[in-house]
Amino acid sequence: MARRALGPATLAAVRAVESSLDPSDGCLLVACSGGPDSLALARAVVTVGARRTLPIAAVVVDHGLQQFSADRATETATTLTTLGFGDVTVRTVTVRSTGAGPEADARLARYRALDEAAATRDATLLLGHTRDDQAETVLLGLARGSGTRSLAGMALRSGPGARRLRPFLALPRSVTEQVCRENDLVWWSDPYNTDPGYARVRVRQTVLPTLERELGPGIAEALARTAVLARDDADLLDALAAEADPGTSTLACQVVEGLPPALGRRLLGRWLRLEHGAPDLNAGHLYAVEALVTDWHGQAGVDLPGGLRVRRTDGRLELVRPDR
Ligand SMILES: Nc1ncnc2c1ncn2[C@@H]1O[C@H](COP(=O)(O)OP(=O)(O)OP(=O)(O)O)[C@@H](O)[C@H]1O
Repeated sequence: MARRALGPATLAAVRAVESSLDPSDGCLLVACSGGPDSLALARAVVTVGARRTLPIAAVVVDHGLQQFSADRATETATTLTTLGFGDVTVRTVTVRSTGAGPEADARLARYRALDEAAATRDATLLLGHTRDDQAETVLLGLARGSGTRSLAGMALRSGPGARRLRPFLALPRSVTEQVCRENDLVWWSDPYNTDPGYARVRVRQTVLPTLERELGPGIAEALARTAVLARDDADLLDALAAEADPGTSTLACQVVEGLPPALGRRLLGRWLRLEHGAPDLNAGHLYAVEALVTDWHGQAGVDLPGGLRVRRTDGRLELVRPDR
């Protein structure tokens, strides 16, 4: 790539990546869809890799769900090579139906491929989520009636081994598009990103602009700040719930009853996750299990995904498999 002075948006993007890195980060692997956010991320990573003499790589996932998706993945890979990435891989995945919906199924397959690519290189996986994505996530959580963990949105670092990194979480989406313009990068617009059939798209196209208009500017920034504050609160409550956890395979209702509701509910969630082993429990499951403690009138039990049931016997909660 020809050397030229970095534009203001590119400088802001480079700074965002640099300030998000830890000394333990080695190879920087960019997950690039060909959209403006991850292309801007790739551009910033080229500069950061050169400045810090860190190896850089990029991975493009082809979900195979849209016509010409393979061509688009190849075009994106070519753009990345032109940008200065020597190591670019296209990973074609098979999206299997889990019953959670096509979007969730695609995400599952994508993250599996991305995490694998990162593990193979012992790399940090960089994702292009922006402040606007974070604001949308917080609003969607709020609308679902979720608690602080959900309002905490996406974490700067997450995933297996905390390998996933989102350096642009505090950067507005408008900056990423400006980065692409400053560097003559042509991005691909995913038709799903404008399909009002998706709640996230309606939040992006209608809800957030309406809030900006009616309540004043800075809503996305405020929601992103809410995420940071909610994360701190949720982390503290989770730590307190871990301290209160007796670590037994059955859980005495008395232990839960003795705690404030915010902690008791968390302890139940923790016990279910650790015993149940899967993160696919929703708030409805949790409230129903909580009622076995706080509103006990001899209920039969609560059915959970995976053929499990929680029942209360002699003042203790236990997990059983009624079909075995
Ligand atoms: N097909 C893909 N291949 C590789 N990485 C992806 C792919 N799809 C998404 N990602 C990664 O996940 C991030 C968030 O994805 P999401 O679908 O929310 O946004 P997007 O519309 O693809 O955004 P972007 O403008 O970054 O491409 C992207 O910025 C990118 O880092």
